[in-house]
Amino acid sequence: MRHGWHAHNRFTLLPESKRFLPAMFTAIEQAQHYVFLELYLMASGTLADRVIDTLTQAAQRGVHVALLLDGYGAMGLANADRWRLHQGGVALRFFNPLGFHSLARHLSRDHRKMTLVDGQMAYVGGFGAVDAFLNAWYEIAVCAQGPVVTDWETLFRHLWVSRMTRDYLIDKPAMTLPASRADTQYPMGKMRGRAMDGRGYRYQAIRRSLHQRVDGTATRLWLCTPYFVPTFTLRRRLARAARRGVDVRLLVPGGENDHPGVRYASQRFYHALLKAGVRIFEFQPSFIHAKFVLADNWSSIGSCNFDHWNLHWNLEANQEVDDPQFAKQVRELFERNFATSDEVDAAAWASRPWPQRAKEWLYGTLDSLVTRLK
Ligand SMILES: O=P(O)(O)OC[C@H](O)CO
Repeated sequence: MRHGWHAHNRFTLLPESKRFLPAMFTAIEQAQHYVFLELYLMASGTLADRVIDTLTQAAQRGVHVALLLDGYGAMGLANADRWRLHQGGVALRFFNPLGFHSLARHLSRDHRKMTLVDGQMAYVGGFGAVDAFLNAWYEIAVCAQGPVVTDWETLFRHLWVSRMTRDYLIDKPAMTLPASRADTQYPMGKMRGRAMDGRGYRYQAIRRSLHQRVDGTATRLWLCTPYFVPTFTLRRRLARAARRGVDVRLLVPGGENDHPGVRYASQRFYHALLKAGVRIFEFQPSFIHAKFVLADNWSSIGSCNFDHWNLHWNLEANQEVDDPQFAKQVRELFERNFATSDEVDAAAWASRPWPQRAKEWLYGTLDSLVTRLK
């Protein structure tokens, strides 16, 4: 897809599920024509029940509802719930279900998260339909309105009919999606934005976009990711930016996280980054699962953890915004989160105890092995 910038959008930053979940549910409840929902994670539970009820109610009133789930990420969705969706009139498809394929094919996952309504709005973020997003994990989303919504629809429509997706009823062809109601000329606001995607090592626009921003930023580069296991080139770029005087900060999980091994693997990079002048903040209130970046007036919010794994294997999609007012909101959000984080002190880190170092080595070695999988 061509990643063109569109002017005249409106972007609403929705920090935390208490803001983005009600907004998304209301948008689906008010849908008149179609709802396209694409998720990596969906597992049976309270939130999935709410999603299923809302989608089936929309379908019952004549709205076209298409749900595209990753075949691995949705393994926790019970058969009964899949049946409820199907019976309720929701067209359900899975990206790359597990089967007799090569390892490389299994590793390619649809990690994107988007909710598209009537061609009028696109909700994009790091969310999934699992109960952790109700109140345990810290997550954010952005609501896009305006011409950029067309590109979000294009992303969804392409994958819906991809040869990598299968219908819930295996022998059934994909439901033909209704004609788009998005309008590329529709002026909703004054903000520039583009839908940015990546398809692992096959198509790396999302990686290139971040690299360009890291290299070109003049003031700050603040990056939040739950899994900070970046490539060597990204680490080198971050260090280089810090050395030339850019305010480079990382916001990463503290003790609350869902994969402690990944945290140890990421901590093995702290020493070199701290030495280069990068500031590292470990979030304390809960597990921070959000993925967002700020560089001058540019920000990017979405599915991409900017780790080696995501960039090499997954389908990813982020909303990029180039707007000073929106950047100010993102900056204030970062600042609120830095205030509830512990900053890693370089001197204290240099004298951390050996069991910590041993874990960094162990999980770092495992991470290096995993990243060599092809
Ligand atoms: O892949 P993410 O970033 O959506 O996170 C998923 C969680 O790691 C599941 O444990």
